[in-house]
Amino acid sequence: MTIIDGKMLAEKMQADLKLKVARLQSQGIVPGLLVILVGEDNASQIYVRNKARVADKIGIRSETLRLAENVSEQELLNVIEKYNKDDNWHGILVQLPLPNHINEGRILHAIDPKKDVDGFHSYNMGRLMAGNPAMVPSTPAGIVEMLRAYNVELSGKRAVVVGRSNIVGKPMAMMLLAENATVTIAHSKTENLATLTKEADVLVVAIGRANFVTADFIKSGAVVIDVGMNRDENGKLCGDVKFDEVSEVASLITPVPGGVGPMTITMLMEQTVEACMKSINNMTDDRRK
Ligand SMILES: Nc1nc2c(c(=O)[nH]1)N[C@@H](CN(C=O)c1ccc(C(=O)N[C@@H](CCC(=O)O)C(=O)O)cc1)CN2
Repeated sequence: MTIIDGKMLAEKMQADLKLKVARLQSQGIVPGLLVILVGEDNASQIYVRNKARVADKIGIRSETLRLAENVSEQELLNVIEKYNKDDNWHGILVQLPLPNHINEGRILHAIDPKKDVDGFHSYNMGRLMAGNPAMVPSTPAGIVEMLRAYNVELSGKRAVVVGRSNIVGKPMAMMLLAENATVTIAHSKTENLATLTKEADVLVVAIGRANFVTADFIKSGAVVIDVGMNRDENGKLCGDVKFDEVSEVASLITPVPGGVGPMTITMLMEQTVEACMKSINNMTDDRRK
């Protein structure tokens, strides 16, 4: 069994991105990422701090706009509108989850799809679905990168995604389909889940239940990707997969922490650089017209 080292892969990708950004900087161009955080959620505060740290490391200019928990939906929409119009910011993201009084779909839909570095806007979701992706969600994109880096064959293989969220499960299924895997989406209401997951050559688990997937869910030699981020009964960070026993059966497995998480932030940075480069090309094209 091999442990997929997401941290190491993320660091390598960040080093490559740093060189790309340095080339842009030498032309006077600095990619800009605006992160909007609403409220005081502890985990979200850690994630946005990590995004700012990685952006800084790569040379991306980032700013975190902190809004009060009770900010109105309209105020948040106004902020997004302001930054949509500001050419200094190539990427805009709103950290999730949002407080209950704010309609998440309406907020994500307000972000200019060209600046939607999270890939959550329905335009970008639609492009992914149509097989013509533009901006894509970072977590599944990071998983595809990991599978590539570890030479996991996907074409013709049976992939099962456990979880149907818009930010992981659904886009993950589309990306695996694009790699010619035969994909099944399962979820909390799926009957005989273990029977289904036992058929998977590649199993992606994003169900949000600590240590839920045990060895008897796994086909011998399967590749197991754990997207979970939970606390166990002792408050220790753990995934959705019971690592100790599943690693006895799997051929490749991601740990938590140090697996999918670091790749999520790295792919976000890659999309920010990409958004910046596209905006320059568009400006150049506009001048040519
Ligand atoms: N606007 C967004 N909101 C959320 C996203 C997202 O992609 N965009 N995903 C998650 C949170 N998230 C990024 O925002 C995220 C979660 C976890 C990690 C990570 O690196 N985890 C580490 C462990 C961290 C720890 O010690 O607590 C790991 O797995 O090694 C990165 C990003 C929901 N919201």
